[in-house]
Amino acid sequence: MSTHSADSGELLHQDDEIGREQEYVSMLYDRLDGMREQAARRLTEELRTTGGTLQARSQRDSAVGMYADQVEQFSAVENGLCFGRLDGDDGSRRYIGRIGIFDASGDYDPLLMDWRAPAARAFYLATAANPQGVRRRRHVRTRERKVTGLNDEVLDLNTASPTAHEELTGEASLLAALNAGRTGRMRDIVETIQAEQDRIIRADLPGVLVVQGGPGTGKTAVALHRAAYLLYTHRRELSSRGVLLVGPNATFLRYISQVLPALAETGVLLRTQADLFPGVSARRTEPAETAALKGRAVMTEVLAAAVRDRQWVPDEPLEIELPQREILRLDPDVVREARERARRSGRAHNLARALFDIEIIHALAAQIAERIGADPLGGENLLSEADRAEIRRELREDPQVRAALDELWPVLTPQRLLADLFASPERIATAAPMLTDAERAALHREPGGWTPADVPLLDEAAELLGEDERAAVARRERIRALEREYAEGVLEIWRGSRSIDVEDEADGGEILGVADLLDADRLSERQEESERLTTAQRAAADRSWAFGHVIVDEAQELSPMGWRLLMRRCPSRSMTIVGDVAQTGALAGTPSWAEALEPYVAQRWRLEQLTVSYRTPAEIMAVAAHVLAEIDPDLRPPRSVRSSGVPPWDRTVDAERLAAELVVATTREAASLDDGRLGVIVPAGRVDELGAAVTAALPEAAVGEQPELENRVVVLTVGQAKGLEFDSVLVVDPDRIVAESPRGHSDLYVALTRATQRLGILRRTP
Ligand SMILES: Nc1ncnc2c1ncn2[C@@H]1O[C@H](COP(=O)(O)OP(=O)(O)OP(=O)(O)O)[C@@H](O)[C@H]1O
Repeated sequence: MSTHSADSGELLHQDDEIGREQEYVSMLYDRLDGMREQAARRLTEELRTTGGTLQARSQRDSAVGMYADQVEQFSAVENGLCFGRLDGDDGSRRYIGRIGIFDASGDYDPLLMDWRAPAARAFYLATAANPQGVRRRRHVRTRERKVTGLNDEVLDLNTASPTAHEELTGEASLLAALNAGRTGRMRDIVETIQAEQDRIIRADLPGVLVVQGGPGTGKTAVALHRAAYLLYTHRRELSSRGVLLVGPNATFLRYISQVLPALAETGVLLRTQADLFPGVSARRTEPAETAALKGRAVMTEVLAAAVRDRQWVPDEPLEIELPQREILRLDPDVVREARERARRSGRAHNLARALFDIEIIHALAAQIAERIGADPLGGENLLSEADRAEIRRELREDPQVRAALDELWPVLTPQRLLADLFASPERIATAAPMLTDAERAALHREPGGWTPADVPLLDEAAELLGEDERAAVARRERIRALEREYAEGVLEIWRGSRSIDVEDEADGGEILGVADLLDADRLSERQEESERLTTAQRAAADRSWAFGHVIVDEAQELSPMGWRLLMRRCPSRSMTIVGDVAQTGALAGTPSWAEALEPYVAQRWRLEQLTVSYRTPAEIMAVAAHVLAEIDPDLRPPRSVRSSGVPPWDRTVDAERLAAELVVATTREAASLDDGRLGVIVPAGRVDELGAAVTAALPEAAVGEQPELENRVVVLTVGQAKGLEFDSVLVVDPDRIVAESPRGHSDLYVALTRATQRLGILRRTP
């Protein structure tokens, strides 16, 4: 039987009421099907048409994009399409859902209101004390297309339930969501956004907004819903420039990857810092201290000096042999003078090379002119200006001259500059006199891949060097490759839409065999002539792309060099920065928002705080609070919204029995899960050994660089667990977690606050 509760005691005939809502919800799904069919049909029509003028083609391309997006969007909102209803004092009734649906047959009345529309806001804000014209708020629970339950709140102070928390909206639905088993993928919270979160989600677009909040206060959820809200409210502005969301690691991005699609938004580019330099995949690892050093602002000086070091002045005259064995001498003073002029231009290194060339060629041409044009009678040089120009042209094309120029002022890619610098203790010594010997030694390494901390350095180098033609060609190549990928992606969507249509056929629907009409090659061909590529894809391929809005999650982990890179991607400084300075794990991470932001926006940023932890039950937060006090006695943990009734356990075992006891504890905890997930958080230095012990006993357990979070048991380090959550968490060897890093207490605080229900701590004797 369906469940139904009326928080404020209003009695309803449950099944009748559910039946009535089912009728309405079914009608909405019929409309959704109709809209999807129509979009698919129009997409098919656009694709059948070929040729035409350039303008017709470009109009067609944007129509193809629009209809493909619509098909995708209408499929994405399938689950939980409608989740709420507001009954007004005036007798009005509004249904709230993931997208807006209008009655196309009548007066275009809203049948379903998009949760982001201003008129839907009361669903999140109305309280008994401030009902905002709302008499009743109803949460409609559905599974697939079936209504399974209703939760009503009557917003009347006289009838409000004395047990209801005044500050929570939709308390019953909220608690049901919080107590539900985890799946290994973050879910959206669109049905139960709380007032303090709503204020942040709907904050104005311009400016830098910092959202500080303890573990589990919904910062990530808020950041994602804000992205969806901004794209809805400022669609025109943001769809052309795009929105970038930066997260701390690839596992985290996978964890959150389904939230925006379920909100029908696919245009946000999700990236880690490691992926923010197009063409570079930074998977190499390095010691945390080296990464911290590379994150320091002093690296801007080191790189600037490294570039200057490549603008070389020889100690002795440089000899250049021309074809007729003629030898030209390039005097160090001449080179120095040319270098100064090129530097004074203020251009980036690769762009200033042209000026340097002009100066050197002039000097060499003057030598030749001197020799062959000298008037034996001692008069003026006999060469005309045309003769001199010809000499200069020949010199510019001469391989020996070019080789000399390349040696004196080489055109460099950021990768070349950095690889050469790190590979050479001499170059490091010249570029980094301000660092200690130990720091310089830490920078030295053989070429072979990039680390995440290298990425902001590559970006800085790219700024200092400027883009030369090779880089521009590489960028165009990347965009072309993406266009092919995009074509394949669109085809996938059509295939998806076809399978839906095939199902529909059983009901007498029409088959829209789009994929039968076009194959990938034909589609690629079309894309060749097409300029269309999603904004996010274009932006990903272009280092100099300026995003319309940038959202940074776990922003406390960013180093000063990381901030520089992000600020470059967002010259408008329209940003949402979410994080918790108490959870900073990276050694070069942010100890204070003011310090991190000051260089870019001075005092011009707004701070919002989230104070309620939705994830962590009070019993677990009490344990974590002790660790928080170690980080900073002035910090207060967030208030837990609920208790689980399960006290955390804490056991110490003999050091040599740790792995065996861990296996026992993991097996026991895994058995006590219903359909939820267990996270086993271990010291980074022991993840291989302890992970192997657990997987030997529980083969379903995931472990590795990017462990599969959908497995029931996942063994991972604190770095990997950042931002994630599990029903049950085992924290193993907390002393070692603390000892492993100068920010060890913050790491332990993160580890202890990952559970939604149960926490166990397994210690070892010293
Ligand atoms: N209004 C809400 N309704 C339902 N669930 C919510 C709500 N707010 C937060 N949650 C849930 O609480 C959990 C914690 O949210 P989230 O991961 O966004 O917190 P966080 O502040 O980013 O945490 P951390 O700093 O530890 O990474 C998630 O499961 C999220 O879905």
